[in-house]
Amino acid sequence: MIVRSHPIKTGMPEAAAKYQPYPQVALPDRIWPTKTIDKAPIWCSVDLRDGNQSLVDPMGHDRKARMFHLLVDMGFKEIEIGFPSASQTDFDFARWCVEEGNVPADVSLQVLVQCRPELITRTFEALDGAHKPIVHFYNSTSELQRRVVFAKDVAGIKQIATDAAKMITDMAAKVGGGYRFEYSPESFTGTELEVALEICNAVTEIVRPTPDNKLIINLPSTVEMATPNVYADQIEWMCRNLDNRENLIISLHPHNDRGTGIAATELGLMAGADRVEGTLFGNGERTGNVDVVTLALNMFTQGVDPKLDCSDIERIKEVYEYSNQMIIPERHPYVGELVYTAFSGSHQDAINKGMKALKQANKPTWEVPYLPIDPRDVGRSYEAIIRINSQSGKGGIAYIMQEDYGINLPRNLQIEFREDIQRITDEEGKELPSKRIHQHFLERYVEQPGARIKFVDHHTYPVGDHKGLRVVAAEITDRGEAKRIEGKGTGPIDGFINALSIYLGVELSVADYSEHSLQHGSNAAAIAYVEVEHPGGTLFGAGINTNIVAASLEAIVSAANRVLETRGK
Ligand SMILES: CC(=O)SCCNC(=O)CCNC(=O)[C@H](O)C(C)(C)COP(=O)(O)OP(=O)(O)OC[C@H]1O[C@@H](n2cnc3c(N)ncnc32)[C@H](O)[C@@H]1OP(=O)(O)O
Ligand SMILES: CC(C)C(=O)C(=O)O
Ligand SMILES: [Mg+2]
Repeated sequence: MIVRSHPIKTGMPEAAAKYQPYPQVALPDRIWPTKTIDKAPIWCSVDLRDGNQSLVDPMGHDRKARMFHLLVDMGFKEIEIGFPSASQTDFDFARWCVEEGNVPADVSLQVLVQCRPELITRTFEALDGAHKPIVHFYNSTSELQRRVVFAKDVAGIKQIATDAAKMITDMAAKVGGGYRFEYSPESFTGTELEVALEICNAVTEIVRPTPDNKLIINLPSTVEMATPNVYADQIEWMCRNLDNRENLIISLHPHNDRGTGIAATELGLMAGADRVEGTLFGNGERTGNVDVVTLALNMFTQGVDPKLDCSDIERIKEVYEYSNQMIIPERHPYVGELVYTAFSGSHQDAINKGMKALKQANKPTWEVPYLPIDPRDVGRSYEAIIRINSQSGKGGIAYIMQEDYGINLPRNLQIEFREDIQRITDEEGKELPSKRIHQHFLERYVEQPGARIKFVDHHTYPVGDHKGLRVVAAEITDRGEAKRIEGKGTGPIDGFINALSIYLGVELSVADYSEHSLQHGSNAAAIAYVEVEHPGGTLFGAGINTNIVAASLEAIVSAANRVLETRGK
């Protein structure tokens, strides 16, 4: 036993004292907890802007273009393509989208800009000729940023927003309209609600949105600072109090600093938001933007069409990894390499039974334990749903033998074979691939390379006038030497086991027998399983042959060899 000389410190009380609790929202009559999400929001991808600005090496043209095509194919109708006034790459990409991007008529390009005149002018140059683009302007409104970044009071910060709103709407009007607008009180979650409301209302008053050209008010959780219910309260409060609500689209833009971006977004939608900005698999500043694929598939699991096509999740993953030059972890919801895989025995058993029940029931609804969605709905196969290691059980092994090789092991053989596999996985301490499990089965039960007895052939003939009784004469080899053995029984199995018992001097009988075909077609092979009782217990053997009787007799020989092994013969 190790005895510590110092007591273990519990917690970190001194450091915790540096932080303040986030204030609750006074909204005792909140109604969002009573709501459910029953339709998809308007989706806006910010991969090419917020996602891009967080990368070690931001995207060049090729990486952006590939991502852009994917986003269009997935069905995004609003795509923030960059911050064109910030870099030549983003400017050129905006021009490429407008001139060569083949942007469908129902897709709006969106660009971000700060509330600074020279940047706004450049932004309009970038969008010249675009169809219904969205100019997204923002300024920080939080108490902290007002104080330490801008050194301005609320009026000063509001002025930044309203000046920009005026300039942007004037410039759009000058070129004959056709623009849409979005305003973000950036760092909204660090802004007092009354201040955010005042600034948003001031912007709305200038933009003068209409039913045909609504203003997007984006309420970002720029930094996620509190539990998701607090964000939902903030959204419901804003939805209730904003002027001209009917001509506004309320948008969420959650980040994931506390790891609850998904929950915050879902509760925000319940609280009345219409739109979500996020990125594929949640790339973005720090711990990321909210992951729109997970959001969409969460809706999907509730029977709601997410209006985003995630049916080829491997392509989405591939483009994500190429364009962002990042790897998706194995446990990432819906897409990770391991998220449809069970290694543990009881999960495998339940999945195995669930899959069988689903096939038999032939119902349109999905219900398989431990698999919240059908992997095929996102283009994944059933191949990896069960993998074998030392945590696995007989159900998982049986599933692999059935699915990968069409071998339907009888229950008692599953128990026997599992012990064998468990020995190997414990010894090796690693996953045992399906191919090796199959190989091991063939070696142990069918091919038996070093075994003493081999079956060669047999024939039967009647025993005088004894009705129903036949003699089975079989050729076998014993340690390579040809032998002819004989026994009596009601059929070939019965007679053959009698012949072997006499020849080996060991009392053998059949405790269980089953068989099934292995492939379809005229020269289909069959597999036979025989559980043989012997003085020390029972043991299984298996045989594979195009002739079912031969397969059965081979199975008996296989079991007999295993009996001999236990007796050291
Ligand atoms: C939460 C978000 O994701 S916001 C988006 C952030 N994304 C990016 O910043 C990526 C692209 N940005 C850039 O390439 C650069 O920051 C640029 C080109 C936009 C600006 O570069 P620079 O002019 O060199 O400015 P820099 O960013 O260092 O400084 C910001 C200045 O703009 C002011 N500012 C910052 N944001 C805003 C805003 N939204 N509106 C008005 N002024 C702003 C700051 O107060 C600061 O003013 P100061 O010079 O008087 O101190
Ligand atoms: C520009 C804004 C919307 C942003 O990215 C954020 O606040 O996180
Ligand atoms: Mg952001």
